[in-house]
Amino acid sequence: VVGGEVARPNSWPWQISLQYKSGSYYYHTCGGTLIRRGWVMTAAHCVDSSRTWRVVLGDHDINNNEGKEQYMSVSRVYIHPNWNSNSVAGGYDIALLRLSSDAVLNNYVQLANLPPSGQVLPHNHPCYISGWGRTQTGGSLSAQLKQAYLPVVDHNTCTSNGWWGSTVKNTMVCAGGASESGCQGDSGGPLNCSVNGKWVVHGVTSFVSSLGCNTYKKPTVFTRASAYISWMNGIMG
Ligand SMILES: CC(C)c1ccc(NC(=O)[C@@H]2CCCN2C(=O)[C@H](CCCC[NH3+])NC(=O)C(F)(F)F)cc1
Repeated sequence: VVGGEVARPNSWPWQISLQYKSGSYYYHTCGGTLIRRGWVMTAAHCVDSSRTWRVVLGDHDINNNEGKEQYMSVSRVYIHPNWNSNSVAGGYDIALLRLSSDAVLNNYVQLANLPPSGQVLPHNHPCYISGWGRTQTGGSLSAQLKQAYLPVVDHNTCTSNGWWGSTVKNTMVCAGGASESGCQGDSGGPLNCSVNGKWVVHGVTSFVSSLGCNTYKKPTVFTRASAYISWMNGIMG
């Protein structure tokens, strides 16, 4: 997350850290959202490669064990069948991870609310991105979970000239301005939007400009969760 601030610990209790094993250590690579006790929603591009994954729930500082974490292994990865790893612009950048055991819900670990199928938020609707991604273009990951205010940029604006144009499809959500954005390592994490006084996860962090994370007229682009509700329900049962 470029800009914004360190989140109050566990204030986004559905945020997870997706980590892969290398040697005898695990490394943070992406975010994700706990949507059922045994299921995590993340980005397809996060799980393109076959690795040994683990999901960390209830985390704040990913470099220190603070005693609230739950470490879960992943029993199966479901990547959207239409995902094409050669083109993030094609959309379908969404995947589900089946956890090997159910999460224990508590003050640090809670399920996210998902939007109703098809719901599209209007321009400037208030949302926050959260994640452990780079804090600057080319910078390092954040040890502590960060958040940034990223109001929705409507489809008309986001697809206009000088903005993303036809790279952005209507199965995506754009959010943010020029100073705040997602960045590498935030992929797969939630776009948390306030709807009728409740937090609803409307986006899965997908891409930013290859020119830089917080690039003018290139707001962060999210997979629109409401476009994939029936696919997810079909998988989770
Ligand atoms: C033109 C379109 C196809 C296109 C749009 C944006 C990009 N962006 C990028 O490549 C930048 C630079 C590093 C990773 N990255 C990204 O945007 C990656 C997703 C890459 C998927 C493709 N392998 N996502 C993120 O960094 C983010 F923001 F979600 F945390 C690349 C191509």
